[in-house]
Amino acid sequence: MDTPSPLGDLAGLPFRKMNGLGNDFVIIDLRAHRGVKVTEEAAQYLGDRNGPYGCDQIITIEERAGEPFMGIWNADGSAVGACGNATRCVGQILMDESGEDAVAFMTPSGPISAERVGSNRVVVDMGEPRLKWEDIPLAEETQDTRYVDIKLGPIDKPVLWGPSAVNMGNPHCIFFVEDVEAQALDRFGPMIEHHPMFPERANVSVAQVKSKYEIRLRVWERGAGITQACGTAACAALVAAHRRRLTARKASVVLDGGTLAIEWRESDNHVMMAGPVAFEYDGILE
Ligand SMILES: N[C@H](CCC[C@H](N)C(=O)O)C(=O)O
Repeated sequence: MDTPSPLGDLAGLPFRKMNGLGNDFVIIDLRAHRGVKVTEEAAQYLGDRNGPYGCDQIITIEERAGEPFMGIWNADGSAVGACGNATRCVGQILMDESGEDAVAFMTPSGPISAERVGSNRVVVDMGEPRLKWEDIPLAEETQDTRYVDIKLGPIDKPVLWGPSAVNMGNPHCIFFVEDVEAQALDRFGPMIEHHPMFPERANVSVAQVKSKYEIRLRVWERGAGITQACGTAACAALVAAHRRRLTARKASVVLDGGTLAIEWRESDNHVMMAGPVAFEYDGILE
């Protein structure tokens, strides 16, 4: 008897492979397949770079309450609330379908709006940052989330102590350092991701402030490891840097895979993220 496919009900469905600055996604349109679910096993199989697919996140386009909804899973199979780079890709798919240059859709952490700002370039309103300790969430009451008191054993010296915490629909811990290249992020990223201070784990960034208008950022993503880019981390780092008066409200965030333009708007407290989207290929899940 054939062993059942880890894809479950997803087997046979078309998918689109896209990326945002190299942060890559398997995107599956489930709007015509109500009731089909992404299981943890299917997400892990699709995220596995030693398997036939491989990606940082698995993304669905669904319809809920008559409007588009974007589902998000990390490569480790965990379902999460936000994914900035994928939001630009989903926005582009929906705008290409409608022929419009703007679109709104829902995500697990709230509504998102996207606008085309040139060919293969999209700006997304990522909403308001959550800055209270209980909204990150942190395990201990912390009056000032600009400086989280994480007690750690020996760790790489260049790390400037007291990381900031910001939630952009997902939890972020940002260490400000003198040299991002000098950090063994592959070693202390997982330590912080799984640190007891973060009951829902955390995405972990090292940020080097190059000027009031530029941040160099590297990211260990919760559930995916080091990625080429992380849109919500870029938003979180800009918010954290401005809160510590290290940058203006608008800056370029330079990730391994390229640059995002981030603005924490004073007028409505929303964080705007502009960047490229890239189509890779279409395929069938089998
Ligand atoms: N790893 C993240 C989800 C993907 C975020 C990232 N790919 C982005 O572009 O924001 C988390 O567990 O919250």
